[in-house]
Amino acid sequence: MADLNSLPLYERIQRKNGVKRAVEIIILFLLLSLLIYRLLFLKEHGLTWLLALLCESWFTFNWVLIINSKWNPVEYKTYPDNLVQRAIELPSVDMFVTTADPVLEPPIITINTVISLLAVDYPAQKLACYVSDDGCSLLTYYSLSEALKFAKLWVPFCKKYDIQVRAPFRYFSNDSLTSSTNRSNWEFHQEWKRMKDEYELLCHKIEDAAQKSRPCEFTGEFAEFSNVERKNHPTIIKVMWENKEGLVDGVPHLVYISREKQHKHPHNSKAGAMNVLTRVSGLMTNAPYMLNVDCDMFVNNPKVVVHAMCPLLDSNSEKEIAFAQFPQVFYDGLKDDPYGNQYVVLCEYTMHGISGIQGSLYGGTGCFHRRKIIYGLSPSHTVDLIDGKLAEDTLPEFGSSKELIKSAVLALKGNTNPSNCLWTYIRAAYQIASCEYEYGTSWGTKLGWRYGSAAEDTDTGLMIHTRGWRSIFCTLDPPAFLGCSPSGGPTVMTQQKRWATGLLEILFSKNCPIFGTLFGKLRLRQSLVYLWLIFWGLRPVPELCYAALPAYCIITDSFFLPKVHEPAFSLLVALFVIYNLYTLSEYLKTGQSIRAWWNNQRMLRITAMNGWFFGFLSVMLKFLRISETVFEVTKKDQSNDASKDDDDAGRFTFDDSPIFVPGTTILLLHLTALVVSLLKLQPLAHGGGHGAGLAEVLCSVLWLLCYWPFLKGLFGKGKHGIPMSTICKSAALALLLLHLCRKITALFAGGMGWNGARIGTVAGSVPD
Ligand SMILES: O=c1ccn([C@@H]2O[C@H](COP(=O)(O)OP(=O)(O)O[C@H]3O[C@H](CO)[C@@H](O)[C@H](O)[C@H]3O)[C@@H](O)[C@H]2O)c(=O)[nH]1
Ligand SMILES: [Mn+2]
Repeated sequence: MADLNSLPLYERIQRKNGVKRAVEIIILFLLLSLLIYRLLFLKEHGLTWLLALLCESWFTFNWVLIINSKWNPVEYKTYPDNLVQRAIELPSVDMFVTTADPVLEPPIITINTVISLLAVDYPAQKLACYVSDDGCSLLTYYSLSEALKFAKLWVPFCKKYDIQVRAPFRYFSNDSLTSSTNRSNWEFHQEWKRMKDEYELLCHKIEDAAQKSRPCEFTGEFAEFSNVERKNHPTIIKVMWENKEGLVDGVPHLVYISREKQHKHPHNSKAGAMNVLTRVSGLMTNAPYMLNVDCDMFVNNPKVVVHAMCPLLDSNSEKEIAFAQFPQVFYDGLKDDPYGNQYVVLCEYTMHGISGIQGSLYGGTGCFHRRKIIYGLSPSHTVDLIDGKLAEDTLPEFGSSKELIKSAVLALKGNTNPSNCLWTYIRAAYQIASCEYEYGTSWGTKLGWRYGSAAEDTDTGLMIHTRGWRSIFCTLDPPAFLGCSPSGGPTVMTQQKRWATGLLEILFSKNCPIFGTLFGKLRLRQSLVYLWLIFWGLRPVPELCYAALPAYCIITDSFFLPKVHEPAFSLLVALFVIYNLYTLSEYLKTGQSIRAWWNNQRMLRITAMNGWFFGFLSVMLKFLRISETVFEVTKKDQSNDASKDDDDAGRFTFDDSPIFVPGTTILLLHLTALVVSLLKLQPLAHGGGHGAGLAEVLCSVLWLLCYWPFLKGLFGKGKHGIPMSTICKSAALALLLLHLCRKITALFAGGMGWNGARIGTVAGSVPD
């Protein structure tokens, strides 16, 4: 027995990265040399030089933050078989799915996620699935109720034949029959066919319902949905299915929740939905662990729950580890990642690096939390504390529901009594899902998901790390969850804008990671990781300045980069070459193409100057109290193979949103600059300039290559073209900037120049 107990549940493996570190340090050294060079000659140059120095200082600082994040990569291996060997009893897990809009998030996607959760390989009597619908949509509820019928056939089928992919849309889209190990089994064939027919029927029903203005009659269980408005409606909670007999192989409980909404009460977007899910599940099943996924993240590895339990159930981890996060991996990604949002390299190097510090950031989906930590527990709170003082102190913060407080006491003490009669708590559940319940409580501040940022995931993870908890990043093969990454310029930019907004909201709040280190238990290096992430939101400022520099210099016939014959020029070239080879090697090592590398480098520029810039603006407007920030839900595309092979699939698309104005303006400026340089016009030069050199022109060409999708967009039609209104606005802005250039040159006429290269952040070569 003693031997069995020593079997590890998980292992932490330090990765070797000596060569990588060496290259990172060389790049840092080159960056610092460049800064010194700038400082030495600052006096001889003017404003441009100073601006370049400031931008490059920022890039260097950012580089230090990046090195910090990647320095100690760590991997976790989990051994679920040892859980069985050690006869460790598996705990209950409550699984949450959030959906908010039946149009942007088609119910067929949501129900596939739900079905895949209901079918995981885990004792069914220990699972409950809660779906939060912020859209209060009859269509979503109707689809769920149909999906439940299907699940009752599907779950036994998956378990019987050990099906690997349990989201039916994915399972049937692959060659699942011929690739199955059961293919020679006649019975399997029959059942497979039946499942396929049933699934198709389900899809038809949902499609039909979606076509109609009213998916079904408002009678029976659907009656509550008559006369509801999305943003103004009473709570609707439906216990759709109870696994009453507690069958190990049955279908887990399924509960639908649409929390109350009223115009006058803020709903706090996803964080608000998560807190209602936490409370209602606390009443009904009160599982000690909670898994949350976005509506588009289906379970791709049916063993995920047991894997997650390995690090969480380890005897030491109780006092240390708050949550286990699985990476966001995407299915049906477009070839060569044209939108730069598959994040393969980020996950492989940065996320594993962060894993070696205080632990993975919370990514908002695919994460297993301990309930008691979501209820505000710190590592230092011992059981006695919970029994006595802590309980008395914190319980009023849970609000006025006695039932909830009772369940919270149990959860904090670590003993829960999963109930098999969910209906018992329905009254109390309606109370705690109401708009007014949270007033005067600590929900959204100390308890649950934190409010105030559109990146509630980062914010909540930060709160947990600041209390001193660690976390774990688990990668599985096949990946634990798969989701869809947005495609199309407008959707991608909107998502990035929200992230930048949310991150800046954290930076400018009292939850800023710097305070977390000074006054809390956030480790210094972890704090730097958070800063690296949060600074995405500030990056558009240096990024835009630096992009404008070469164009400005060419037009005014000044310079901001060293001349070819100067020794500093080789410094720049070295930096440029080494940095790009370094990033390229990361893409090649993770099995991606050169084209994917280039697309990612390019998208970084485009995202920073458009999406993040608007995020930056929206936070500024919030501070000036001109407008509030909003959580705009990302549109989920229903992928199909036809669109994947489509040549146009990866082509950048536009709409008339002002979000594309900054990028178009920069593009027009560079086009002007290159024309000026070709025709040797230099209209704004006052004769005193030192002459723009080759470096500035190359830089400008590089920008043009990065903005190739925009350049094509100038001439494109329909969604592939930049709308005329955007072009006009950008042209006006570009003219205004040119006018400003003239003013500035006039002011500083004589000795000035601007210098610096797209070091550290610009890619080179391979045009689109
Ligand atoms: O008022 C709202 C808004 C959103 N959601 C849900 O929140 C999830 C995430 O929203 P989505 O638009 O898909 O955002 P993404 O950009 O894809 O999400 C990333 O970024 C978010 C933070 O900005 C995190 O919450 C997510 O987990 C993370 O995947 C979805 O399930 C939505 O249904 C709600 O429940 N209520
Ligand atoms: Mn998403």
